[in-house]
Amino acid sequence: MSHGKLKTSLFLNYLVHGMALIIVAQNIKELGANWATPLATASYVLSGVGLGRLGAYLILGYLSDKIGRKQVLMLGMLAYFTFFIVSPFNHNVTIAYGLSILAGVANSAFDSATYPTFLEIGDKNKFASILLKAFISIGEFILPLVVASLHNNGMWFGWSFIVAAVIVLINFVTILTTKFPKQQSAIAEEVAQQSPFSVNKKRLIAILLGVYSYTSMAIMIWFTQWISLFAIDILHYDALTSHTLISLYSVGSILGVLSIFFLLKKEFSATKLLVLMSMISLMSLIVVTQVAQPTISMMAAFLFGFSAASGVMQIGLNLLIQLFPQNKGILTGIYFMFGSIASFTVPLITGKLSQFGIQVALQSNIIVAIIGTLAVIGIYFAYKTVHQTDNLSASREKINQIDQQIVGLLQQRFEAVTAVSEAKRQTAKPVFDPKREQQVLTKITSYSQSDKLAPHFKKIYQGIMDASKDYQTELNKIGGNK
Ligand SMILES: O=C(O)C(=O)C[C@]1(C(=O)O)C=C[C@@H](O)C=C1
Repeated sequence: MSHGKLKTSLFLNYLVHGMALIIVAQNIKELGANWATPLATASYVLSGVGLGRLGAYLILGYLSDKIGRKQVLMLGMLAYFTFFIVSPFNHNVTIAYGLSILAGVANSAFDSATYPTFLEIGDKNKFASILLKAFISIGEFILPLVVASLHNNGMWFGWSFIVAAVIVLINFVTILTTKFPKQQSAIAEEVAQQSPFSVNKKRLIAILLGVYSYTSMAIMIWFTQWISLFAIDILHYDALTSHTLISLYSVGSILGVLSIFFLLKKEFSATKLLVLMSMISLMSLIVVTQVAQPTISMMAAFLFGFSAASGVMQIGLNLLIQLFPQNKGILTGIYFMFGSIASFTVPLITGKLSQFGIQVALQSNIIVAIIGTLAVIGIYFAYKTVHQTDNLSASREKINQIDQQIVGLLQQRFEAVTAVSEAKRQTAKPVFDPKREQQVLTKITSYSQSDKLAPHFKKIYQGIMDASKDYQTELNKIGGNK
C-alpha cells in the first residue's frame, strides 16, 4: 500500500500546524484589542502553547501506542479546529490562554501520532517524515502573506483563522476515512533484540539525543527571538534588512529540509549529516554575531536556517526510534518534550540575559550551539564504533560458513587420496610424486582469479599435499602392519 492519501493529509496537517505556530503572534494587535489587554499581557498568552505541549507530550505519546495513532491524531485535529474557530471571536483573555494551551495539546497530538505513523508506512526512504518540517516552514511562510493581504484589503483579520480551520476540517474528514498502517510493535521488538548496540551504548545515545532535542530546538527559538532586535540595535541595520534576515532564515530552512531529504535518500549517513549541519549552524551563528556587514549577515542567516531549521531535530527522532522501536509514540512524546522544555525555558533564559544587553542575549546562543555540536559528535562516534564491530562480526560469520564448505570438500579430497594411496601401494609407487605436485600447483594457479592471491593459494595447496603425504604414510603403516 502506498498510503499516498494518508501522507498528503499528514503533510497538510503540518502546513496548518506551521500557521498555528505564528498565528497569534501575527494577529497580536487585533487579538489584544479583542481581549482589551495591553500588548505585554497579550504576548503572555503565547506561553500557554509551551505549557500545553509540555503537559501533553507524555500522555499523548502513551495513548498513541496504546489506543492508536489515528485516534490521537483526530483528537489533535479537533483541538486545532476549536482553537482556530473560537480564537477570532473570543473576547476573554483567560479563555485565550486556555485556547493557547489547547493549541499546545494539538501540537503534541500531531507529533505523537504522525512521526510513528510515517515510520510504520514503511517508505523506502525511512526519513520521509523530515519533509513534515518543510510543510511547517511553508505554513510559517504563507501565513504572514495571508495576514498582510487581509490587512491591505481592509478585511477582517479572523479570516486567516477561518482558512486554517477549514483546512483542518476537510483533512479531518479525509483522515476519518483513511486506513492507517498497522502498528508494528511485534516486529519492532524482534528488530530491537537484534540491535548491534549494547544496552549502555543505547543509553548513552538516548541521553545525547535528549540533549540534542533540547539544543536543536533552543538555538532556533533563540535566534528567531533576538535576531531582528540585534540587527537593528547592535548592527544598526535598517528595518527592512533586519526583517530580511528572518525571511532568509525561512527560505534557508525550506531548502535545508529538501537538501537533507535528498541526501538521506542517496544513503548519506544520518549521523554525519547531523555533525555537518551542527557545525554549519555554529559557524553561521558566530558570523551573524561578529560581523556587521549586511550581505554577510544575510548569507549567514540563510545558512543558519538551512542548517539549524532543516529537519535535523527530526533526524534525531528517527535515530532514537530506530534504537528503541517498541514504543514509537511514547518515545516521540519524550523526545519532543525536551524540545518543548526549550521553547519554555529559552524566553526565560534570554530574558534574563538581555539585562546584560541584546548582544549578550544573542551571543549566548553560541554556547548552546557548541553543546549541541558536541552531543552530535558523541552520537556520530557511538554509531561509528558500532558499525565497525557490526561489520567485523558479519564478515566473521561469512568466514565461518565458507570454512564449513572447505572442510566438507577437504573431507572428499582425503577420501580420493585414500583411493590413490591404495592404488600406489599395490603398484609399489612412492608416496611423494614431485611431478604430480607440480601439476597440481600449476592447475591451482590457473584456477585463481587473482594474480595477487595465486601465490597464497599455492602455499595452501603445498600444505594440503604435505598433509596428504603424512596421511598416506600413516595409511601405509597401518596397511603394512596388516
Ligand atoms: O596424486 C598423487 O600421487 C597423490 O599421492 C596425491 C597428492 C595430493 O595430495 O594431491 C599427494 C602427494 C603427492 O606428492 C602428489 C599428490
